[in-house]
Amino acid sequence: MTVVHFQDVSKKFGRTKALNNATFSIEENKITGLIGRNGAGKTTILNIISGFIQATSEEVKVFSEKPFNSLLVSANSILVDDKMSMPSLNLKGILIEAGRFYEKWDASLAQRLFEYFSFDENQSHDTLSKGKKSTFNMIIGLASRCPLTVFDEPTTGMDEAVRNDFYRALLKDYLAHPRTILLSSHHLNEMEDLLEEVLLIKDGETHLHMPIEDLKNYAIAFKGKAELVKESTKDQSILYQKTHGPDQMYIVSKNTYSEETLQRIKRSGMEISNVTPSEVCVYLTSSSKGGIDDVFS
Ligand SMILES: Nc1ncnc2c1ncn2[C@@H]1O[C@H](COP(=O)(O)OP(=O)(O)OP(=O)(O)O)[C@@H](O)[C@H]1O
Repeated sequence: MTVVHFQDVSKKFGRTKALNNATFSIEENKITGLIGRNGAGKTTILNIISGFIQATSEEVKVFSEKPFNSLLVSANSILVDDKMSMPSLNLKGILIEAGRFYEKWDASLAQRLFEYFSFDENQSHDTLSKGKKSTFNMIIGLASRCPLTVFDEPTTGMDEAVRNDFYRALLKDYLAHPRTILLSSHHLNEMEDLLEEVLLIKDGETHLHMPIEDLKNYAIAFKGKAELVKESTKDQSILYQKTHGPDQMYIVSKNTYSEETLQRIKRSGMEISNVTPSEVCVYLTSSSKGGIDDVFS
């Protein structure tokens, strides 16, 4: 079943075009990573899906309904972000309220996570540190067990150990209770083992949407004598290239090579290496303005 469907969705904020004909579908019970540079349009997409804002021109369906002001969507989804509005209660009170609101709330899981992360029942939400706030919000997101669970930059401020715990808790709970999870992040490298699909957004458009396993084979890197590297990658779609010394080159190209061709290239003396999904996304969304070094040259 399709849970989220976007067809040519655009969103303008005044003169700023945040989304430009974004088109994609997300199927039920998958974990999808929403990846993109700063300002690409990720938060805008998540806010539209959650029914918090309306697209300027749209064909948006969530659970087959237009999400804006939809009771069905708000009852079946949660958006976890750093702007989550919490009732003015202490943390214990918030957990109790969340238990009343979310039909599938797992109070025992919430309590166990609450204790594991050493929260104080009497503390108020707005006095939590940045990382602790993200951790508490994550507990609400996991324990709510909403059929559509949306996390916008959930690990903001979390230290590395907590981030790892978060990914592990998310995976364990998802495996035990499959649901549709959408997760925006800048840390694709940390989430590779968690995700089933990657949705890459560039300048408000859907740039790529594919299983993470396919993304692992999307590109390939060649390093060696410049003329050989260029010859091996001619007619290919080049994602990135860099010269090394006077006659050495490193080129990342789309991987359309057969195993036989790669073996032949290797025998000619070139180094061939894999390109991680995270690197692919960086190359595909890199700025056309050159690198940061150019600013200082
Ligand atoms: N309320 C708003 N008013 C005006 N412009 C906005 C508003 N919300 C978003 N934008 C603009 O829309 C574009 C997309 O923003 P969005 O927050 O969706 O990007 P993002 O991919 O989530 O970025 P980041 O990774 O930095 O959080 C940006 O140019 C942003 O400045």
